[in-house]
Amino acid sequence: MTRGQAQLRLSLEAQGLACGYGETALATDLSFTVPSGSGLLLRGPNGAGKSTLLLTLAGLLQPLAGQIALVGHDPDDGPAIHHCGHRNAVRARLTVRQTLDFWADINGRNGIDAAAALDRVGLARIAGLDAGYLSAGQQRRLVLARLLVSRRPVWLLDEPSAALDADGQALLEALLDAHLDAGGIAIIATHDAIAVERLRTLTLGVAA
Ligand SMILES: Nc1ncnc2c1ncn2[C@@H]1O[C@H](COP(=O)(O)OP(=O)(O)OP(=O)(O)O)[C@@H](O)[C@H]1O
Repeated sequence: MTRGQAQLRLSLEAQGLACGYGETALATDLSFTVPSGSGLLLRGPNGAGKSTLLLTLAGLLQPLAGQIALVGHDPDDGPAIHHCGHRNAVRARLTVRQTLDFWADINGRNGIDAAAALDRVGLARIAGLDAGYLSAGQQRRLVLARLLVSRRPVWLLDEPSAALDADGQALLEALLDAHLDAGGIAIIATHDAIAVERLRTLTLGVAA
């Protein structure tokens, strides 16, 4: 990016959005505006469409109706969105460090360096371990490190706190706070409490 996130003035906007699969709409008539420095917690029962909405916002699924816009984003600044699904995208035979380098090579290295990111998420000591040996919570921490090595203003996170211990939960909240402070946007599908101010709640209904 050519501009620091502190100067970002973005707005993620959905208008009349419907998302789902084929003929099946899961969430309909969604309209919201999420400006820089704020976010949404997506809530609702299993199957309500939270992950589907994240995939749609990420551009990985076509909306069934409506529009999505990231207002204020200059395409010359590079990709704007990190989408972290509920799976960890960890290859068993790559080490922790190699996994992070793999993601940094794909997504760009405009954030903090990989060693610092592993230190920040508490994985520096096991950087040389095959990622397949990580515990569930450690894998989640490795996903958080991805967010740090490649700076992008919009974080779409699916169950980021799943399997995190209390320290990991506090780490996630601190990273989110810093991201919002820097003008970022976060949209988070979760069943957990996430103690970060500036996150509004959007509750999706039960799937038909
Ligand atoms: N590719 C697909 N084709 C058809 N239906 C799908 C597809 N992927 C997911 N679904 C269905 O869409 C519905 C919503 O799934 P989604 O994962 O978005 O829910 P969710 O709100 O994130 O649930 P959870 O709280 O369990 O994570 C589910 O009933 C699921 O089976």
